Amino acid sequence: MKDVLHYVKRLADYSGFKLYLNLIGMALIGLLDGLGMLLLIPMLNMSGIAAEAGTMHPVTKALSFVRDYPAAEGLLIVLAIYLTVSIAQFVMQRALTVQNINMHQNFVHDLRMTLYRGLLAAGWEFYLNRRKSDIISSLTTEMGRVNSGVHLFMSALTSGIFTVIQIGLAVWLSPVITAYVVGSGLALGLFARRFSRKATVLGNHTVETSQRHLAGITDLFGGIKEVKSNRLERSRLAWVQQLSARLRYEQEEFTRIRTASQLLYKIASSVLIAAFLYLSVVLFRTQPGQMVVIIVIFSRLWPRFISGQANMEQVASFIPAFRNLRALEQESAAAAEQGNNLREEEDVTERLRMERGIVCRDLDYRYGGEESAYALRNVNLTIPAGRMTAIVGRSGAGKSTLVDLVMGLVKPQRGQVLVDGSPVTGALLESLRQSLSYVPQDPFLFHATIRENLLLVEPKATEAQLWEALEASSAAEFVRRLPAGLDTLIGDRGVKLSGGERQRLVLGRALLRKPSILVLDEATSALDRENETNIQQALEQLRGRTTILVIAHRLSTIRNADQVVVLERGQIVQQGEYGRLAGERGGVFRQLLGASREQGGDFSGGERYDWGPN
Ligand SMILES: Nc1ncnc2c1ncn2[C@@H]1O[C@H](COP(=O)(O)OP(=O)(O)OP(=O)(O)O)[C@@H](O)[C@H]1O
Repeated sequence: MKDVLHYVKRLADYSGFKLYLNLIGMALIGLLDGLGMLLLIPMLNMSGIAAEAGTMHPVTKALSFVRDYPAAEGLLIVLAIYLTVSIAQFVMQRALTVQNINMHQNFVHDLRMTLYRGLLAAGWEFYLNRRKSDIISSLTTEMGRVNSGVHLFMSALTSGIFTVIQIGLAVWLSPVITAYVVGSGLALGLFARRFSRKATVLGNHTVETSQRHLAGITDLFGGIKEVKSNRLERSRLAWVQQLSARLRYEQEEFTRIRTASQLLYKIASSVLIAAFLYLSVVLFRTQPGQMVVIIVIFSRLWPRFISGQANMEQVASFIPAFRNLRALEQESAAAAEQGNNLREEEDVTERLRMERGIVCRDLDYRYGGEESAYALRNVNLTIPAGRMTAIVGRSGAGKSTLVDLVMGLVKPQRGQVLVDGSPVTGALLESLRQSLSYVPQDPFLFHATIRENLLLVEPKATEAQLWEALEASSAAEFVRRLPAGLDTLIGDRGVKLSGGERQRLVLGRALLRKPSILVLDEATSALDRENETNIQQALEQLRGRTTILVIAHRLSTIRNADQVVVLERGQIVQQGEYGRLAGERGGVFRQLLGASREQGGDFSGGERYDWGPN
């Protein structure tokens, strides 16, 4: 429950005085409503339906001036007061409902923004161990539950205030009968706690099942091509069927719990009303007018009480969602990258003007805890500014990890990354990222036009600049051939383009930013030789201006690199010029060159080096 209270407190913090105004308004409405009902006593009296005998009720006394008028006029006056009180109550109720929604929507907006800001400001490591679909589930389903949970809680609270006032009036009319009804209600409420506990347990299962569902469908449709081509439809369908049955069962179970508690309340309320009537008439000898009012009060309170109880059961079933969302907020806040708080409207980060270069000093990195293997071990490396550094090595050697460390995406457990001698943290990390373009193996393209995809990184780029970048990445020709040119819609993640076209487009986008540091992680793996040569020439043009870091399996792409760094099991085993490394007999690079040549990946050194056994 403390997670629910945390969000309710946040609602109170966001809303400030509005919330208190709302609660006071609710109390006033409760009073007006009660007053309207009390007016029933003189109305019943004056109309002769239930004449008061003996002592006069205070309300009748207060309206005794009406007795000076003829009966019909007197009744009209009482009815006019009744109508005024009722209309005032309805108008206030509407104003409060509107304000309530306004408060709630502000809360939702703020909650959403805080969460998104936190997630976007969190470092890359935060995402390494999380299922993306769990995050999506939190941002959609769980956030929805938290919002309605807070809403339900607030409704229960306002109902509570209303109830207290109404009970106060009932006490005034007949303390004994009220004590009887309230006592029975509390006993029922205590008994109902077991339903709330059951609802919480079920809520836990539901969160888990819906997370599994979302994760499964994300994978299913992400890999739909593999599903279709490998005839996995049937197995996927079986999986959905199993999960759907689980979802169905949980929903039914929740309805079972809910209806059981409702049934109990309804039966109990009928029994209580019957007993109440009997006791009022036979034992307490209540005045008819007062009795009618008490019946009216309780007949209106019971449904409120029952629905309030049902709301609290629903809130209880949402508790796991509250807990998850809060954990996500706390964990993403704890994983915030230094300086990256995304609070400013505009990005004022200055571009980096790197003079000397990047130095990796004594770097160690492991993905897991102490027991896990080192992905990088004792790495010392200088990446000179304005030059091209190539990182090569077998699959799993640690190339991408090294690049992630250089980009400041992950922090080494030991050692430092320095830019021009300063550690990459805080403002320097921000300006490093601001000046860097990264092209991954599996580039990201939006379901939008080519133009929109390009402008994403450089919103102010002119038409000429767009084409210049596309020319440099060898993409201009195919874009020109498309019927809508730059305005062609490229489909989900660029599905309407070939792998090579996608890579060239993303490379163009990276160049459009005119980065001081360009990082290419297998960025040209899908290109044919002609396009690859063109891109190499374009990269040549950047020499002296841009620091280029390339990861490549196809070694032909790094022929022109100023230095080649060879990684093997997380350690640098060779480093130097392409030609020199290729000549080192027994070296890993030479073995890699041999493998690359066999795969037809190298077309540079075939004649220059001796490929004989090492
Ligand atoms: N998110 C991760 N969690 C745990 N281990 C990881 C993670 N990413 C990589 N590793 C491990 O770290 C080591 C280095 O991986 P890395 O991706 O840096 O290699 P790589 O040289 O880039 O490989 P490839 O050429 O296949 O892309 C590997 O043993 C890999 O299994």
